[in-house]
Amino acid sequence: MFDKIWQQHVITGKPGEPQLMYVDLHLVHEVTSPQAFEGLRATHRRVRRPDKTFATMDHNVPTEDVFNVKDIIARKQMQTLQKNAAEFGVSLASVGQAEQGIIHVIGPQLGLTQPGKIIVCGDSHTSTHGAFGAIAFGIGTSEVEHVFATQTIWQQKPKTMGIHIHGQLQPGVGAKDVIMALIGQHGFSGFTGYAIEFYGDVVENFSMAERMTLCNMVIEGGAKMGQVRPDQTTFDYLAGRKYAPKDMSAAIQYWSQFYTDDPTAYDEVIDFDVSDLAPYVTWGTNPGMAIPIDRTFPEPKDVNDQKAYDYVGLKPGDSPLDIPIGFAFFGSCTNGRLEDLRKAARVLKGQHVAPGLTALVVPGSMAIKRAAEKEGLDQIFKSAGCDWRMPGCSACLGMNPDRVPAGVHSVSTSNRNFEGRQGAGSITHLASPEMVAAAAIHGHFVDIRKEAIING
Ligand SMILES: CC(C)[C@H](C(=O)O)[C@@H](O)C(=O)O
Ligand code: SF4
Repeated sequence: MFDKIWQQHVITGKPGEPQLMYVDLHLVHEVTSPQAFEGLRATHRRVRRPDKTFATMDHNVPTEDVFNVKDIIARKQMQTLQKNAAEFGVSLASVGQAEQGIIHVIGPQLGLTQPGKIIVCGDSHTSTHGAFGAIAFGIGTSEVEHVFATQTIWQQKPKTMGIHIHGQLQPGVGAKDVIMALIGQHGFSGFTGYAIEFYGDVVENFSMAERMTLCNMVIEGGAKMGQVRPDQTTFDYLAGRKYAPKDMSAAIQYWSQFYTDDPTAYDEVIDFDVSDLAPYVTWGTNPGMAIPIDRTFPEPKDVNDQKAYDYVGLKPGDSPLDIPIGFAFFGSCTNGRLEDLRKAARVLKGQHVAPGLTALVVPGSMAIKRAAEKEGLDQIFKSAGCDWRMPGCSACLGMNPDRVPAGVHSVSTSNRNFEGRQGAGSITHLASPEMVAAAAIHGHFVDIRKEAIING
């Protein structure tokens, strides 16, 4: 599948060397675009294909009052994108508008993300879009400028890896646990240099939201791209969306060519039986520092592990069940979709978060917010003592007012647990929406498989 899409997009360059690739969709946000637009302006160039470019604001957005941007840099970046989009004729889903949201959430939602496309964005989690059978990867700001000007990008073809996921997931264990386990077992650079294709019955049975969670986090294992073969689930998801093809049967015929004919042709294959998989949580300061909930923290292997222990204030042999939790974050491009909010709400319904614990629920987009409110999820969260917010990256990273206080342990449905990621001195523990919900109730992690709501 990867090679088929790649071949269709090569403009020039020899195999084994960087090749010039055509870009079908360029997604843009306020943080990595200002210098790129500035570069165009300085050299009197235009955006070559505004019709293949789409922008939104997400990282800097204050989720309590989206129009009240107190931080000077944040405000400048948002105003600059507004101005640049108007000047260069790029569609922008701005704050407060119906289509605004996290770029990796709205691309699929608007039907911009489609099988067979090459999709880029100045953001590492662009891998998310590969869930539709696209080649999607993050680029740097100078590359953003190159794509603006030419609608092309130089790229060296990566090696391919097939990850065969099969077996029967236990109730309460899902896509987030699968990808966290893969990264926990192979390390945060274990997949470096590869484009991954996930396949097998587990992946086939996953919803688009679950496939996106899987592909979203491949970058945390070092891979720039992750993919899932497009199938009926993909086509059903896209049908009727704003920018999806009007003639779906022609589109489906075209998209159906994108599959891997020969599973032995991957450069590398990993076999993953998920039948015994337990929910995963991170203890340290990168997503590779992850363990099943029913284990204790490992002995440090190297100085990085020791440094992580020093930062998080935990020690080998401790149990994740004993971490004192003061903050819970539901949201991000990993787990800020409607299905994720439903999973969290199911656990939180009729319950209350632990005394003194702050819980933020941040839908991934305005559309998700509206849909969630229509089903009453906001009421469930509010009754449980959570804050129900406007869409944005929020507490996934400290580029806006939503921050975890220093020294506080946070459970988070996001994708990175780096030092200070959720605010200076914050300590992040990544987990699935259900696990974060249960941890918020108890004030410490629990094994969701043992909770009555999941266990029946
Ligand atoms: C700000 C942006 C460049 C960054 C990324 O590329 O991923 C952010 O989205 C993140 O998640 O750390
Ligand atoms: S939600 Fe988090 S990971 Fe996703 S784009 Fe925003 S900051 Fe990056």
